[in-house]
Amino acid sequence: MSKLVLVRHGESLWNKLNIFTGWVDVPLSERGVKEALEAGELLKDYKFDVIFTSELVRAIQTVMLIMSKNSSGVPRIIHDEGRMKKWGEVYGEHGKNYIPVYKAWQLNERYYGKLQGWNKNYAREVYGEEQVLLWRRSYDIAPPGGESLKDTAERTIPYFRGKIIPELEKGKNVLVSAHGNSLRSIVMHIEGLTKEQVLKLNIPTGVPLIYEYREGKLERIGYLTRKGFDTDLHID
Ligand SMILES: O=C(O)[C@@H](CO)OP(=O)(O)O
Repeated sequence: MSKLVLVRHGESLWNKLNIFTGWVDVPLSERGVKEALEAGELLKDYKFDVIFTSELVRAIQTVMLIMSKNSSGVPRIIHDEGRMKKWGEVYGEHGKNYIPVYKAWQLNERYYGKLQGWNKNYAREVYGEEQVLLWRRSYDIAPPGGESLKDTAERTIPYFRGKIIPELEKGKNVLVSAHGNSLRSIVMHIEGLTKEQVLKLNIPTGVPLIYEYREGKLERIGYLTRKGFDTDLHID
């Protein structure tokens, strides 16, 4: 039996300022750093064999802060090409003693198009509360020039099935660091949520969501909190 741990990055500087972020590459806020360290503390005895992160710095920071508390091994970013790949090779015994970290644009946040950089309250004033809620949480309504959750799922799910599930099948424990909406699309897929349910699904920042992979199926264990497992997905 292997484990899948999904984590949404800690609060970013733009989460804090209530600004649509999408693919804008902004870092964690101080609170986000604390959230990531706290997630690391809760996961400190988990053994990870492979790590996947989006290419955005807030997800990479989160996973590295988590791993700074973890004793499974040293995380090492695997680069695909060019000098980064060649000159990053490891020789000798430490060539084996690391946890590979794969960065994938497919796990990036939903592309928010023309809304990137807009304050969410300002967007509500201009377009109305209901329209903005549909852009943020509906399944198939895309924000202007951006991706709907369905569009996001068209890149996250093939990656999840093609790269992440095979690791679980090999019996590996997997950590995935990604974003509010890219994770909503993955959780929708795992849990078989309807469009109506996903509208109400909000994944909290920095709280690990744990699954166990058994006989081809992912079984939810729950959110790992300081008080133990919260088995509810909180679709309210
Ligand atoms: O700004 C964003 O990119 C996302 C995630 O933080 O926002 P929302 O929660 O509105 O989808």
